[in-house]
Amino acid sequence: MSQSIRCAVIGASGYTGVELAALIARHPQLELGKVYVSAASVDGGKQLSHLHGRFLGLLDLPITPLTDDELAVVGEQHNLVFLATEHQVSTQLAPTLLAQGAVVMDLSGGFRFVDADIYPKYYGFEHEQPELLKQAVYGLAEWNAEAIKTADLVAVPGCYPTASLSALKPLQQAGLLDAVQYPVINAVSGVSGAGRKASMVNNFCEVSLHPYGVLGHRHQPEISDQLGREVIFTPHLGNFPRGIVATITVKLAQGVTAEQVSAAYHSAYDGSACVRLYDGMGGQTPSIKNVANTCHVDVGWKVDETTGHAVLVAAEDNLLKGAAGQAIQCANIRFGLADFPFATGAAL
Ligand SMILES: NC(=O)C1=CN([C@@H]2O[C@H](COP(=O)(O)OP(=O)(O)OC[C@H]3O[C@@H](n4cnc5c(N)ncnc54)[C@H](OP(=O)(O)O)[C@@H]3O)[C@@H](O)[C@H]2O)C=CC1
Ligand SMILES: CC(=O)N[C@@H](CCC(=O)OP(=O)(O)O)C(=O)O
Repeated sequence: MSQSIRCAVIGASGYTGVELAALIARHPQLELGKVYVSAASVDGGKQLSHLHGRFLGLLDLPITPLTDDELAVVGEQHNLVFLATEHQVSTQLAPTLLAQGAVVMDLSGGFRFVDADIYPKYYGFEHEQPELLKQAVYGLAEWNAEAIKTADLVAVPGCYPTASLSALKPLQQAGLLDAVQYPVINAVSGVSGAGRKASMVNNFCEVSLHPYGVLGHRHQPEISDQLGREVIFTPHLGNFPRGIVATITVKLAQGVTAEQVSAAYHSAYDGSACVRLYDGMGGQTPSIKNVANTCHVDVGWKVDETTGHAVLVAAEDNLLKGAAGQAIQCANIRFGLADFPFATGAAL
């Protein structure tokens, strides 16, 4: 092994945290150091694989409570710290870790906007680190690699924004979208998107198939900000554990052909380890079955040249390409590592 980067995961007992720990444990150039929960967590001291039996034999290590004494040294003991914590918790932890010299990959929305005014409106708290908002780099791996290479703080995108932007950005960047009509995004997520803690949202008897956050979900400004134009975004909760499908209707600019749309996608993604294309969606459409437990985002499209509309579909695993997998992609880019463990396309 030529280089080993020692990693910590804060929030490791959660759904994205444990996926991160597993990806790090199997990565040839990353070393899994300590895994943390909050200081008073009921899970402090337990073995991580006892909480998540899927990883027995791989993650047989104790979970450390993040006490003040631990926090005082995390960023000194690790080169890279992943924050798989709630938004405001991430904003409170990141400054300390950065000051200790660690690179920080934050999976929350705590650093995804430059504009601090977004936070009271969409996240319910005042942001206390406006300087760090300017420093953070948005970690949409296929689109921001140059900036990620030198970033000390990476804001890993939300799950819905990753799916939506992966489908929309090639067309927006190539100038193929109508300038007036908003793209309309309807997306369905599995329940793990809401995290591991019990709540009415993820209660088995309450989960159905329904929209939520209509015209007010925090991912709407995130998608708009990163796309450079307004969108209409409606998330839905589905009664399955993991995965997202986003179906997006767009109006194309005058005279745009199916061939131009196809060329834009191939130009953006050919050779990419994590994006797979379903050109024209002739045989099959992207589906959760095809992406669950992988770091792929599958993108398909079909163009109606008569009406000038296109329907785009993106499918991903919300915990992997939508969170932990993309964080590892960013780590690979930041530290100049190979595409492991994604290049093989195998289930993770
Ligand atoms: N789930 C998903 O699909 C996605 C989630 N995200 C984002 O990633 C982050 C994590 O999400 P998810 O894994 O679903 O969340 P979970 O609720 O499943 O896990 C949260 C983790 O944080 C720990 N934690 C809570 N408070 C603290 C604290 N003060 N210090 C240290 N650890 C703490 C929890 O353990 P304990 O409470 O026992 O301390 C738990 O380990 C969130 O910001 C979420 O918005 C992003 C993209 C997709
Ligand atoms: C099903 C479900 O509840 N999904 C979450 C999104 C998860 C995600 O991407 O998290 P960020 O908060 O990090 O953006 C939601 O709608 O709030």
